[in-house]
Amino acid sequence: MIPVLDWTKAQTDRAAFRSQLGPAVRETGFFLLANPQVPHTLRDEVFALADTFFNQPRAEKAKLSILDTPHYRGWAKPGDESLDETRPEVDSKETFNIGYDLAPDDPRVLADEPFRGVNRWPDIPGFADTMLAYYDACQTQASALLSVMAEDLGLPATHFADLFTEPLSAMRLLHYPPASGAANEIGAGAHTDYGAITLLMTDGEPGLQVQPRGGDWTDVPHVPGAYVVNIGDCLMRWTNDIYVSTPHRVLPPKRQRRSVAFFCEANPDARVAALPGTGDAKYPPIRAADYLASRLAATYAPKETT
Ligand SMILES: O=C(O)CCC(=O)C(=O)O
Ligand SMILES: [Fe+2]
Repeated sequence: MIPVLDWTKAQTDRAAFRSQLGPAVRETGFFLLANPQVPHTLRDEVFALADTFFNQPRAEKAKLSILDTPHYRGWAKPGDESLDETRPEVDSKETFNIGYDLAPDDPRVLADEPFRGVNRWPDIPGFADTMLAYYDACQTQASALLSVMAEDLGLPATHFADLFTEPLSAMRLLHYPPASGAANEIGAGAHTDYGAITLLMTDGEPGLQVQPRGGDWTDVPHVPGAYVVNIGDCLMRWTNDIYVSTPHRVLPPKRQRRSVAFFCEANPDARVAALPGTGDAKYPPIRAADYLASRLAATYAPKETT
């Protein structure tokens, strides 16, 4: 149902890897990527530091509340963010968001450009360095996947290379408390991702489900060490709907659940317009930053109920 692709094959037999990737991104929009190039040790360190962060007292985490800045960085407590805009329930998860890292005196930060803020860090030794190393490693992995996708679309492998150099990409640590048993509880509401591609690692606790077009909600299997990779709405639009972004959600888990998502996004000024060879454009061109802004505004809009 959800295909498993082996990244080592992309090195040894790129054409074979590409021929598996093509149907996966067109039909399911989700696949598992076994043997990714992001080192295991780094992934383990990210999970360990995420635990250290989330285990802190609430008051400590609240010092870094995502609601205090316009740049979507920091801690979102349960209820701050709801991924399903159509339902009254809020998500039970808490998250910590990290963006493209810039110095406080960077001209883009001083000019207050959208999404160009400084990262906010907890007082935990090694936290910032490890998270930024992971961010870079995921961006490199995602860009390598995008180059295979470009070929799959009949474009040069380098087609996207210059468009993901100072990206809007964000990484997010997620922590889901065990199910409380409350009616209509949801870990993360049904949604599609906003960006180009998402790389997700989880701790193996079940809960993630996808809803392929015309199909029922289906559990995403856990393959230890593999990433769950999915297409986001921006790449779907860019490919003129040839690639599909697929709704997914997280049910309240039995035990606490942890995951780390890396949302690969283009540079703010990247022009998202139907790629050559994809037919008559279904959507007008848009800057990647404008597209993202329109999607995020709805996610953080307060809901009436709690
Ligand atoms: O935690 C997960 O497994 C998925 C999270 C997710 O879909 C998201 O944050 O967009
Ligand atoms: Fe998602």
